[in-house]
Amino acid sequence: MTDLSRLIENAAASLTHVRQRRPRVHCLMNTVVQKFVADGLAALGANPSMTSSPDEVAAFARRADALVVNLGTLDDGRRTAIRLATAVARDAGKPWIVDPVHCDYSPSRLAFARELIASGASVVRGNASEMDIIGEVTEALKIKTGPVDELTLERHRIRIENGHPLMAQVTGTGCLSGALIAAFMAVEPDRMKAATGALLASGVAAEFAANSSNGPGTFEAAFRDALAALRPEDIIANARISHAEG
Ligand SMILES: Nc1ncnc2c1ncn2[C@@H]1O[C@H](COP(=O)(O)OP(=O)(O)O)[C@@H](O)[C@H]1O
Ligand SMILES: Cc1ncsc1CCOP(=O)(O)O
Ligand SMILES: [Mg+2]
Repeated sequence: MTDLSRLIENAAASLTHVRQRRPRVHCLMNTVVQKFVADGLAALGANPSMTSSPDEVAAFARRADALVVNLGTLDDGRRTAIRLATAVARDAGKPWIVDPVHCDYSPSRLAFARELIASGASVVRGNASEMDIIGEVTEALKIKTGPVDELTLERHRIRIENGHPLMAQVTGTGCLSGALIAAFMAVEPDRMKAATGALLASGVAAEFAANSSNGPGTFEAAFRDALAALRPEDIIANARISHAEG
């Protein structure tokens, strides 16, 4: 079996583990897509929480199996909460992911994203505009999503071709992909395997959803239904991944 086949088999197995274990994913999530991301996590089988209050966030992070740090609607309170939550994750050895939303718009947000990545993030995931400006990423798994998702960890590079253009017409699909990666990291300690599993689940579900959608409005609901209905064998039958050259 090739290592790509093993990655796909592992993705299918991780989907089953997420359904069985219902990992608790604490999301420091932007206010634009909180419900969309919580619903997407729940549809797949994970267990989301969303508070960002500085006086409670450490307790939520301690209780969680993984953490999502999303910079979409950053403010001083959220900066404080993010520092408190990531300190808990670091000290407890919990996996956590940074989504540097719109870091290409704001130098202060870019600096904060870089600070977080350097402070021990397991993964950083963003779109092309965000990942092309983020700078050097040495320890974290670096993921640039888009029509083809590119996953890079040291010299190991994977490309995932699954997904659908309708995903780009629904706000929150990137934020949700980060949250799904966190859920998979809670059941699969290997970051490359976990992220591949999450992005395959999301991409295959999106392809199924697009078949029964008339546009972004119906796609959003169909995507949630597809995440809930997704079977491990669907991932195995439809995964399109390859090694990246160079
Ligand atoms: N044209 C496309 N074809 C297939 N999948 C896509 C396309 N555009 C985005 N995606 C998928 O949608 C999700 C969001 O990606 P992206 O648009 O890069 O992030 P963001 O929403 O943060 O800008 C990812 O899972 C990605 O794989
Ligand atoms: C539009 C917007 N503005 C601040 S956060 C946000 C949502 C971004 O969601 P995604 O990156 O998943 O499209
Ligand atoms: Mg985004």
